[in-house]
Amino acid sequence: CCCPSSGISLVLGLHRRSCASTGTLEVKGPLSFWGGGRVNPLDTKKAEPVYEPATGRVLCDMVPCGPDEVEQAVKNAHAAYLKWSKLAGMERARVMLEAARIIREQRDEIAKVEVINNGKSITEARVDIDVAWQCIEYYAGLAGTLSGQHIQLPGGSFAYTRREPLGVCVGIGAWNYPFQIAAWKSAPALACGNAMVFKPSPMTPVTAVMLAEIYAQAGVPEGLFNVVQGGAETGSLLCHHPMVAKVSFTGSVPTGKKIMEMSAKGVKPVTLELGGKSPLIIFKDSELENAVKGALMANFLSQGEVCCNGTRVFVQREIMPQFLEEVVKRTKAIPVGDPLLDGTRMGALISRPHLERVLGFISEAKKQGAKVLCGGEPFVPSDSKLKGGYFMTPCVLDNCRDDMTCVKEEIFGPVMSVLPFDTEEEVIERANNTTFGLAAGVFTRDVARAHRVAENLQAGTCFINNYNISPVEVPFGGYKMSGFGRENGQVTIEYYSQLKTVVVEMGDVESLF
Ligand SMILES: NC(=O)C1=CN([C@@H]2O[C@H](COP(=O)(O)OP(=O)(O)OC[C@H]3O[C@@H](n4cnc5c(N)ncnc54)[C@H](O)[C@@H]3O)[C@@H](O)[C@H]2O)C=CC1
Ligand SMILES: C[N+](C)(C)CCCC(=O)O
Repeated sequence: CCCPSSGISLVLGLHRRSCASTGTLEVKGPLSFWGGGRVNPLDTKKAEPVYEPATGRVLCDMVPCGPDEVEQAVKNAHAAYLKWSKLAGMERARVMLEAARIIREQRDEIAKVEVINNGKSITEARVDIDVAWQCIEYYAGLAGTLSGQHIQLPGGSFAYTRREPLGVCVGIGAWNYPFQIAAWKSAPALACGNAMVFKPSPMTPVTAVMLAEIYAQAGVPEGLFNVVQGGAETGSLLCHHPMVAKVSFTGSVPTGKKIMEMSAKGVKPVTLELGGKSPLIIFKDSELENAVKGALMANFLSQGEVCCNGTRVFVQREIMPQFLEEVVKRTKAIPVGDPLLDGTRMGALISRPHLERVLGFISEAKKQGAKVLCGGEPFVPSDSKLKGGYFMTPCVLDNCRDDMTCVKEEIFGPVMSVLPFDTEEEVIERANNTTFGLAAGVFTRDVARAHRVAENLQAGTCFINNYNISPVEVPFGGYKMSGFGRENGQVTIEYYSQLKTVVVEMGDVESLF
C-alpha cells in the first residue's frame, strides 16, 4: 500500500479495498461521536445516502440523530465542560497542541478522505488540513494568555474581571470545507474552556468524526468535542436545546436567519458565516499577471464553492482586452478531473443537483445577454470510473451587467462574471451595491488608491493585490447579510467567552437605608 499510515483507516472505521483512490474507499464505522467514542445510530430507517462527487457512487449512509441522541451528546458535552473549564489555559494548550500534532502527522490521510467526500482536489485539501492544525495550534497559543483586568476603586476597594467560557457551544458546518470548518469552530471554543457539539453538513459527514477521534486521542475529557449527524431537523434540535450556550454557523443566508431566530428564543449568541457575492476590482495600473492570478484564486478554489469568492470581477475598461485574453487562457488550462491525482487542479462539484443549479445560472446568464468566453459545460473525464461524477469546466462570462442574475446571486460554482468600469468612484458604488459583504479585493500599484478603496468597500475582509488567502491569525467574517461575529484571529476569543466582573469591598457597607 502506498499510504504510510495505513493503521489510521482501521482506527477511523474506514475500510479500503485498496489504498485510498477514487472510487474505492468504503466508510463503515458510525459517524456520530460522543462519550469518547463513535456511537451507533438509533434509527437507521432514516439513513440518507452520501455520495462521492467524483464518481457519483454511494460512499456511505448518513443517519440523522434524533432528540434522544442530541440529548446524550449535549449532556456529555456539558459534563466535559465542567472539567475542562477548570483547567488552566496552559493545561488546555498542551492537549490542543497534541491534537494539532496528530493532525499534522495524519494530514495526507485526512486530506484524501476529505477529497473523496467533498470532490475538491487533493492539492487544496492538503492546504485545508494544514490550515486546520494551524488554527488549533494558534488557539492553543492563545489559551494561556486569557486573562482579566484589575481595577482600583476608592478606599482600597477594587474589582477584577475574569474571562470565562460560555458552556456547551454548537457548531453547524457547511459542505465546502468540512474538516477546516470543524477546526475553525472548535479551536477557539476549546481554547476558551468550552465544550462543543458539532453537526457537519449531511453531504459531508465523514471527516468531522476523524477530528473527534484526534481530540480524544490527544487527551481531552470524554465528551468535550462531539459529532452529531443530520440535517435541518437535527440542527434545529441543537439550536433549541436549553443547555446550549452558543451557536456558530457556516452556510447560506436563509438558513443563517433561521439559526438566529431559533437562538433568539434562548437569547443565545450566534456567529454567522454566510454567503457572499464579493467584488474584485482590477485597476489599469495593476501588475496584470498578478491580477489575473488573483482573479483565478478568487473564483476557482474548491470548484468555486467558496463563500468569500470574488465572483464580480470589475476590470478597468482600458485593460479589459488583455485581461480577458490572459484570464481565459489560464482558465482553459485548469486541469479538471480525478481529484485525488496530484496534477488535478479542479475536482467535482458537491452533488448532481448543485451542478445542475450552477449550469442553470450559466443558461440564465446567456439568456440575459452574457457571453461565455470559456467553460460552463458539464465535463465527462475520459477515465471510465469518473463517468458519473459531477464535473464541469470553469467558466468566464463577459458582457455582464450589474442587473443580471449571475452578477447578483451567489452561484457557488466555478463561474466568474467580468464587468467593465471607468472610475474609482463608480466602481466603489457598484461594488457595494449588494446585500452581501463578506470579502472584496483590489489590484493596483497605487498605494494610496489601494487603501482608499479598501476603506470604502463594505466588506469584512479586503484583499490588496491578492485574494482568498486566509492565515489563521487574521479575523474572518462578514458585513451586512454575510453575517456577524468573526472566526480566526485574536478577536474570536470574544465570541467564545464572557466577561465576569468581581467587585470587592474592602471597607464598610455604606447603606442608603
Ligand atoms: N457561506 C458558505 O460558506 C456556504 C454557503 N452555501 C450556500 O448555500 C447553498 C445551499 O447549501 P446548503 O448546504 O444547503 O446550505 P445550508 O445553509 O442549508 O446548510 C448549512 C448547514 O446548516 C444545516 N441546516 C440547514 N437547515 C437548518 C436548520 N433549519 N436548522 C439548523 N441547521 C440547519 C445544514 O444541515 C448544514 O449543516 C449553497 O448552494 C451556497 O450558495 C453553502 C455552503 C457554505
Ligand atoms: C479558505 N478560504 C478562505 C478560501 C475559504 C474559507 C471560507 C469558506 O468556508 O468558504
